[in-house]
Amino acid sequence: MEKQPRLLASQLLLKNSLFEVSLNRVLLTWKEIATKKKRVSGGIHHPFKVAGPQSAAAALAWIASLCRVNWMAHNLASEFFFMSWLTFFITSHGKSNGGRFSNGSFSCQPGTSHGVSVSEILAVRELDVDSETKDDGRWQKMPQKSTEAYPYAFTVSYVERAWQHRWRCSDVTFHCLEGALCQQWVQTIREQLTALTSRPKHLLVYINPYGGKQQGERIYEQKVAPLFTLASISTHVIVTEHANHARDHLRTEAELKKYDGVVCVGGDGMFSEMVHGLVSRTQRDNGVDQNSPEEKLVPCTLRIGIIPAGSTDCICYATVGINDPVTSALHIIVGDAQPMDVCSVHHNNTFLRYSVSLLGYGFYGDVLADSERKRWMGPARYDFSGFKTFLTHHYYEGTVSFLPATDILGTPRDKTRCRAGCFICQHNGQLYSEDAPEICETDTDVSDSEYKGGWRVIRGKFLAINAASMSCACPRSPKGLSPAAHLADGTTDLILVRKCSRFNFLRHLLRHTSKYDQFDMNFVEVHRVRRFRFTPRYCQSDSELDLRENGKRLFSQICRDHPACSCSPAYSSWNCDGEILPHAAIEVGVHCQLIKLFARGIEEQPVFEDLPNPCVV
Ligand SMILES: Nc1ncnc2c1ncn2[C@@H]1O[C@H](COP(=O)(O)OP(=O)(O)OP(=O)(O)O)[C@@H](O)[C@H]1O
Repeated sequence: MEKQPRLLASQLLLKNSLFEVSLNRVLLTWKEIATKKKRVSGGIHHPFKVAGPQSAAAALAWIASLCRVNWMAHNLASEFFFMSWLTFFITSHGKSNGGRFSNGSFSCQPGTSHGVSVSEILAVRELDVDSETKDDGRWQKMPQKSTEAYPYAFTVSYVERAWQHRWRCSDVTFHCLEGALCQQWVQTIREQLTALTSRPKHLLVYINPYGGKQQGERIYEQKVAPLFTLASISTHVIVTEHANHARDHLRTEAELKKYDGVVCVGGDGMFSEMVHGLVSRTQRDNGVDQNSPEEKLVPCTLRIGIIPAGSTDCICYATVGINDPVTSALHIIVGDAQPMDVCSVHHNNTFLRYSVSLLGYGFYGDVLADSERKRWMGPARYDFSGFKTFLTHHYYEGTVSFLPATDILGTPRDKTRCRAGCFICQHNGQLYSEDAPEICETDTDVSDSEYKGGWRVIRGKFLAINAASMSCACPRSPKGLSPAAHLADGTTDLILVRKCSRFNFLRHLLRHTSKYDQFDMNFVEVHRVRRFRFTPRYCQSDSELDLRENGKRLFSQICRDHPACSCSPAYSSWNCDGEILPHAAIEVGVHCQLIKLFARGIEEQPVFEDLPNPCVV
């Protein structure tokens, strides 16, 4: 790392011990000065949880790894009870994390030297040492000696990494001999924070009071608002009054120029509202017609923050690694930016919906459609509908045509995973922004599998057709539908599960929870694509669509060419991020990095022994 010039360096008192405190543009470090009698008075308790004795950290890491082993063992055991995880296809699309102890990244020899990245300092403020001070969450009186000798103090609030991708706000208070020195420190740190232009200053916040356990307002007021105040972020808060309130407000009324970002407090449904509102508004403001599937959409400039307060919070899992409101608030404050691809779904040149995680036809569409009719059953409906749909074993005939993603890095069978600062997303994102190839038309007269003008066409009988724009991993399926899918590489992984026996389909489903490759089966194929279309073998009439959209069953449906049952349906529905689309024939285009989130992707968690040593940074 390039050596940064020092901005300030002083000997300051911290908890009755003298520290050499140093600041450059990148790091704030403090190192205990070795003296014969180390402590000025009284005992010292360490300001950082993760910087405790190494044995304690190692013990925690060991406990965490045990949890991980237990988790995996549980998953393997659950292979025999496959219904327990089938629900993830309709309820969750997030990523789980490894359950490993996280680094903290700023401690070398525990108890002596520490560092925090300037980009992760949240705030700095002068402290009145005569009054009571707050530290480590407990109120305590300043020790008399330090107050007398070092009567001026300032507190730095910063991000501390905890277990399982959690972030916490920690404070460290330094005491100075002179008031001028104290002010110099506060001013210099503030100047560095002001120079961080990616940090938001004004946010528009939407709270869904009915999401998840209906705790949205409480979560925001108690956990998030105080952090925004600490970081001097001003907010305009709207508590939604009905479904699509946030979407419509964003699309039409919101004065977006006044804000540096929009935040939703809720679950995946609220996030979807934000995406639809913001993307539609951006296209309208730029004169882009959303209805045309070939249209290149204009990326949104405002970032979206998610304060998780829903039932599943899968997008939060996928982009942060945990559904924790404080962690998400801190990612917003430090001004993180995670680009994300968005798929636009069309039917007959009409825009239907945007999708960021899963589009599923056949099995996954049927599970969702059935479970929606059984809402009265509560969460158990997912298990019930999953089991029922599996037994029904419907397949659907049709033609899938897709434009393979060429010249890109990465394949759906890679062992690497999309993580914070993903190189593949950066590389492919640049590739697609530079030269977006024109889409060639394909013929409709196709054989079983062939290429037409760059498009590949596959006709067949499918149990499931899935497009995973992210891995769709979650605690119930740690690998996800497509483990190597990327958040922002401009592609989606198209998974085709052809007609096979129930036993083989079960084997395929169970592989999502085991270490085996779910694509390594002769009836499963996976393609990384930029666009795709599906056309059912028989055209859906408008009246059929009307009936389905109205939620009515089509009893009069004629079984066409279906050997198993004389009344099995010819069409399934699409499961679009947990919402039902009644149209079977759709066209989907991936819009590379169309939106940005206040997140950074899931951070790799180095084992404790591999920690960087901030003393030598
Ligand atoms: N004031 C409101 N009254 C009724 N519904 C609302 C209101 N505000 C938002 N909604 C709708 O509630 C739906 C569900 O909300 P949300 O996604 O926040 O929670 P959830 O469904 O419990 O979580 P998840 O989507 O993660 O499972 C959203 O689709 C949204 O459109």
